[in-house]
Amino acid sequence: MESLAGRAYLVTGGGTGIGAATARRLAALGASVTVVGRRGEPLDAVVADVERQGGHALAHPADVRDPAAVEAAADAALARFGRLDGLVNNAAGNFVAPAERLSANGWRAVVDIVLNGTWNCTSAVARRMIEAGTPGAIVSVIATYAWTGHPGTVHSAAAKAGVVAMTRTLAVEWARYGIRLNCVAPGPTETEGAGAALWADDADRERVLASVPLNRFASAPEVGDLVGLLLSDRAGYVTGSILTADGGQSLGTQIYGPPIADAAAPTASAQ
Ligand SMILES: CCCCCCCCC/C=C/C(=O)SCCNC(=O)CCNC(=O)[C@H](O)C(C)(C)COP(=O)(O)OP(=O)(O)OC[C@H]1O[C@@H](n2cnc3c(N)ncnc32)[C@H](O)[C@@H]1OP(=O)(O)O
Ligand SMILES: NC(=O)C1=CN([C@@H]2O[C@H](COP(=O)(O)OP(=O)(O)OC[C@H]3O[C@@H](n4cnc5c(N)ncnc54)[C@H](OP(=O)(O)O)[C@@H]3O)[C@@H](O)[C@H]2O)C=CC1
Repeated sequence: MESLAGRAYLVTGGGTGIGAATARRLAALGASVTVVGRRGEPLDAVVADVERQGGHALAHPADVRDPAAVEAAADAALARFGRLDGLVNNAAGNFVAPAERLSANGWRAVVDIVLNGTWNCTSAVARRMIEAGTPGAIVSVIATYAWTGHPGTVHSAAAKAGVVAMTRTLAVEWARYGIRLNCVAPGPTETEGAGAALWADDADRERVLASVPLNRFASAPEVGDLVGLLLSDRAGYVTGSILTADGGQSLGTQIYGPPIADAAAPTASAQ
């Protein structure tokens, strides 16, 4: 993988799951990372981990829904590392709820974190890169239901679709500054947060697994790898794109042949 040595990135939701794996990956590639989330403890643990490996990281607790807190996080990253080369919009909130029972507050909580939070961070980091005259890259972690839709997740699906529109709009608008914006759309990924929110019992877990042609969950580090790839110069001509890594889930399940659960192939395992 291409080195990110000397670069500095801000990763939201960087204390757990995909965000933590991404922060570790970027640090292993030589980048300095500022991890942002509401709880300080998981952020501190990631920083300690990165520093044990000889990397550089900073924990900055903040709620991405609060524009002033996000501005302060971007300032802290700049003050500590002297530059900002990009951002990973990974923070999210989610739960499964039938749309007719979703309260105004439930809708607002998820849309505020996923869509408004992504805007707050994107705007704060990009304005600083534009001001410094340095190019950079922004990757947002979305989900395939941004374009397929998915019953029970109307708040998250609508918000993630908004992030796709934001990404495509700004990819064109900020190309003149050398800022690339892309999305990664993982399929079901083994994390505590998603497990609790989306497949809390064995039956749901089995149902989700049966919908994935590759017949396994993604791992957080393999999603982090893809984020690293899109941030790197290897992806220097890629902007406004979505990299889907969902084991084929969004293509739909087969009609003919044996059930997916009977057809797990050795090539389908994580590297
Ligand atoms: C499926 C496809 C698979 C297959 C496809 C796989 C692709 C998956 C793609 C995406 C995966 C993810 O995003 S996984 C990320 C999961 N991680 C997380 O969710 C971690 C962060 N979560 C959170 O912070 C919370 O869960 C969240 C509710 C979102 C925000 O917390 P807040 O403290 O801001 O808000 P709260 O005050 O607690 O709640 C706000 C309102 O939401 C309501 N609310 C909260 N949980 C609720 C629930 N389970 N059901 C109904 N309503 C709920 C509350 O009652 C409140 O409304 P009132 O009572 O009316 O006031
Ligand atoms: N796991 C999966 O199957 C899939 C996940 N995704 C996406 O991947 C991303 C990561 O999810 P995953 O790692 O699974 O789940 P996690 O629950 O581990 O990650 C969510 C992170 O966001 C942070 N966060 C939540 N709300 C806020 C907020 N208001 N301000 C700042 N930080 C916040 C949380 O930290 P804290 O609570 O401390 O604030 C947490 O670190 C999300 O965007 C999700 O939608 C997409 C497809 C599939």
